[in-house]
Amino acid sequence: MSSDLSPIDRAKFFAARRATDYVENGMRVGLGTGSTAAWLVKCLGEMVRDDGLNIVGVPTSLQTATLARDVGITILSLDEARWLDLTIDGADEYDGNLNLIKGGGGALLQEKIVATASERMIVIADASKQVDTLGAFPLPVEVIPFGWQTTKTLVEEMLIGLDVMGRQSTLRMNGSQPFVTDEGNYILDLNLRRIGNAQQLSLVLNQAPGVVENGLFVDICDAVVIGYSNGKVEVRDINDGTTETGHIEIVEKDNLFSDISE
Ligand SMILES: O=C(CO)[C@H](O)[C@H](O)COP(=O)(O)O
Repeated sequence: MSSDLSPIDRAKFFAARRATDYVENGMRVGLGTGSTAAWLVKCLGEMVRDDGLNIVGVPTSLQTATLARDVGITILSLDEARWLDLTIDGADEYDGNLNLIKGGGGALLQEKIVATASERMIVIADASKQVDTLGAFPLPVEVIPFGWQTTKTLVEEMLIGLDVMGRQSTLRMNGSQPFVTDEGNYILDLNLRRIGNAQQLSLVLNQAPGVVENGLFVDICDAVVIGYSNGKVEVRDINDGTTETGHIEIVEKDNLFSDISE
């Protein structure tokens, strides 16, 4: 591995590398979006190229689709694949029940559809994403552009009486223009600070006309692989309640993605 990587990137890489252990020949695999998921896609690309791994990937964004193609992974749309064996994706926050906040990269809609269509979802993350209670990370809510300011006001009003600490939302920007998702929508980032009941909040938000989806993933994630910069990896499985700790050793070789052994 390149020694230029920051500790956080090393941690993300190790999480991604460990998660490839769950990928088997013949699987249809949902490919997440973001910097941690990008490591996964690169590791899988290497396994396709060097080890003859035979998988199809279903990307959760245009960005991931481009990367997957570049590293030689055969990709299908979700409509072509229909159901997936496994999705591996990053997260902005995960709590002790493996409920998540996602959408920091703006791909929450496709990510949620793909994860829900999967037999199993595994989150890969560094330890900084772990929280006791969700909500410090602003919750992304995807809304259609038509009437977004009305939707914003409505969403803030719908939060009254719910178990959250803040109600302010901001339109996500890309320079001077609104950030536009792959589906052509906008994103409101909700500064809730603390989310007491993620399931209730998710249901309420999705009732607002104009809201397409929110970044809360409740009861979707099965396991989290947590990477540390020193090569330590921890796997927590919510279904069987196990936690497994291991270590990935680095062996110096030329290729950035071929230099890992466990
Ligand atoms: O939900 C996401 C994109 O919509 C990402 O998975 C999330 O933002 C984590 O990103 P990163 O791995 O870069 O920290």
